[in-house]
Amino acid sequence: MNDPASSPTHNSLGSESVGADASYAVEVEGLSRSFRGKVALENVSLAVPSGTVFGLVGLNGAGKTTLIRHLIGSLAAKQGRVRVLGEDPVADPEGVLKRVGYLTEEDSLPKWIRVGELIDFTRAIYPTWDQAYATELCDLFSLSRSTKLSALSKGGRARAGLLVAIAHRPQLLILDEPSSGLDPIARRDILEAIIRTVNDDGRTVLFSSHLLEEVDRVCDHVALMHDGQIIETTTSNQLSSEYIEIVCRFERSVSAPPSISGVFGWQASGGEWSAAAKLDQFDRNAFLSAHELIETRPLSLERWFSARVRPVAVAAIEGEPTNV
Ligand SMILES: Nc1ncnc2c1ncn2[C@@H]1O[C@H](COP(=O)(O)OP(=O)(O)OP(=O)(O)O)[C@@H](O)[C@H]1O
Repeated sequence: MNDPASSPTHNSLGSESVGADASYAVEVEGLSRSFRGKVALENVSLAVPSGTVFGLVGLNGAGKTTLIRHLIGSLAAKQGRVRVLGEDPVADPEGVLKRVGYLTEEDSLPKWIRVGELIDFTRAIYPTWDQAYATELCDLFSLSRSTKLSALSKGGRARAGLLVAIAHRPQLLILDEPSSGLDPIARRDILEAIIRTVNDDGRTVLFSSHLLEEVDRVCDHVALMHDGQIIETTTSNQLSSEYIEIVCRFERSVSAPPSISGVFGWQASGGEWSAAAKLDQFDRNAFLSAHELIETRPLSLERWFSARVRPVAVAAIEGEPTNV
């Protein structure tokens, strides 16, 4: 776990200025992108500190894959600036990609190829390929060199993709929704072990996922994307030291959630209401004088996420409380 005090990724990272610096594996500044007039990325700035496991979370269509496609050079920055391991991935694709491992959610490997051929083909591309590690991963993933990818399950192909993404021991491993093809056992036992192994070596992992529980377990930094923007970046330390979840009860007659300093993301559950609160802005005494506080508890990543992206359920407040 990184010390947030020494980390450059404080909240509202979007406004942080970045320069080419080896202490960041990824630097993005002012990146915008539209497809046929529809905004996919809007003025995105992001700095991923080297040696971290950095989670990128967001709802479907938030812009995660579009951002990642700029990092691997499959999209050129039309507006803004992108540096990966200090280099421009479009100007120097070879220099960047030989040091990067990438696994996408798409089941895109050629199905006619055998596992051994895939390994040999990929090995030829990467000067840092570690054949002993590749053999170890084959065993770990229960992959046989002679098996055709078409004969593997989707999860099997995802494991093959993971193998060739990491056997050259990349300085930066980018995983875009890697779990979608993996079964729960592979997710928990294999993916998490790989992420930790890569990171223990001092390498950086950028991990995009819908599965907040998974992100919570493996990531020490998290950026939240919403509608093409990075709306907040936090660390697990910051989440536990700077936020709480408050649980309270209101009269049924309230027509809108009260506006309380530092409190956001009201949700109803079983007659009780909960919200996230930023501790340095939360006036606990004022709150206690007006509301029946049931409890405060640590704010989970999932609750932080939903509090940031979900609108307040006013309709639910006016009537019978419901799960929102
Ligand atoms: N090649 C493209 N052409 C047109 N629109 C695109 C293209 N790529 C992305 N978009 C649009 O850009 C927006 C962001 O998409 P993106 O795939 O980056 O989101 P995401 O956060 O990765 O979503 P998901 O989690 O569903 O993969 C969406 O509205 C998407 O429809």
